[in-house]
Amino acid sequence: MKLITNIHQLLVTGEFLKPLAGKEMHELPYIENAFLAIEDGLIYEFGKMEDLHPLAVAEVIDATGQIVLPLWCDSHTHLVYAADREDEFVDRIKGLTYQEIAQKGGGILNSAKRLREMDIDTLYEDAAKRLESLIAMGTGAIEIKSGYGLTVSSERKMLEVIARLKENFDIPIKATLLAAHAIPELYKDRREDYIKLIVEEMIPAFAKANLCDFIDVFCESGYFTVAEMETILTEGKKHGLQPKVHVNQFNSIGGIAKAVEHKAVSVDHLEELTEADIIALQNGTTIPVALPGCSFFLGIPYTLARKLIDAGLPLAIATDYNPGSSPSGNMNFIVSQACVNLRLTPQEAIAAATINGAFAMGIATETGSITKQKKANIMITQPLNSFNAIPYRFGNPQIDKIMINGEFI
Ligand SMILES: N=CN[C@@H](CCC(=O)O)C(=O)O
Ligand SMILES: [Zn+2]
Repeated sequence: MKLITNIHQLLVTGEFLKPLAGKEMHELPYIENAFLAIEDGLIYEFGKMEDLHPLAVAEVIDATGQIVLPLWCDSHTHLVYAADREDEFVDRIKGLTYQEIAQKGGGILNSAKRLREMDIDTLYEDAAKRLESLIAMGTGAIEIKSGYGLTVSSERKMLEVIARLKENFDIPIKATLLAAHAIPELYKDRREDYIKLIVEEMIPAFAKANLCDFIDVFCESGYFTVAEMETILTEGKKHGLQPKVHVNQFNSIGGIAKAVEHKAVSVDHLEELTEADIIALQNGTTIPVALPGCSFFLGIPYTLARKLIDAGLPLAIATDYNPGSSPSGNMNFIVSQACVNLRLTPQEAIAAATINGAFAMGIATETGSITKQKKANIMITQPLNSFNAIPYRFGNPQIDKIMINGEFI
């Protein structure tokens, strides 16, 4: 057994049967001057130092002045991709919009072209390198989408890369089929045939091969309509894939209400939000996910996260790591951004990046909090005055140690 003692603040402690919502997010449970015992890769016990009783301990780690919290749960990424798109970044600096770049063949179609040309081993090696660097920055669970293939074989290739990551990495990884990310060039005048391809070929085959856990659609003007989203989600659910969807990035077109009706696990982006969208969320169990890295990088509005939490809703935050709209997977920066640009308190931001992120990818029974029998996937910060310093000291490396399944890496 490993025992961490004298922990200045131990965050996200207790049992969580549903995501923290509304005021609960700011009331994030934590223990001051705490201990944490770990056995067989799992959290064995925790509590106040004064309640520590004799345990059969093999290794003691003194964490005086340090903060211990669950590793970040990044519930929305596009980690598998073939190439960066920094030319588009420069085009945007010069004044083109994300949508204008997409219309002239850049954007998702550009990534799809590059991915189709890349062999699976290189694609895997690049993704594995990215994932290693994210883990070193405190990410301990991740969702990864397909969506840069847009053909049966290339979507499969992406999902197979994710399956290999699942095999070779010790952290929870969830795969999402996002074949409905953009209409491929070949189908631009017969989009219904592409929807048919997704529904009749991709979903049944990939679900049968156990290559994906969730189904996603980019529901947005110029991409997929609400009706098309519904067709795809309905078929996905028939094959056991729960929806997690891209909605309201640039326009509110009614996707949120329909996703809630389809019992989506999460609706992600929400840079544009109407009162009707908020009411729809209040009437369901779908978790809203904000992606502040995308707002930062594209210069689009930030999700009105304050409004969502003040309406009593839960919120998760994620990186949206991808080469087009958010080329960073650093959750520490996202947590700082959530405070600065979404106006979340540090407690709310930490809740959104840990336990709520775990709920947003359906893995909250195994990770995302300091709970007995959950995975010992934790970080120990450098000495800090309080957890407020975690988002406050933005961009500064402040993790001392990372533990995955009870082992320091
Ligand atoms: N908006 C849709 N998909 C990604 C961006 C994809 C890309 O530009 O490559 C996102 O979540 O932001
Ligand atoms: Zn995305």
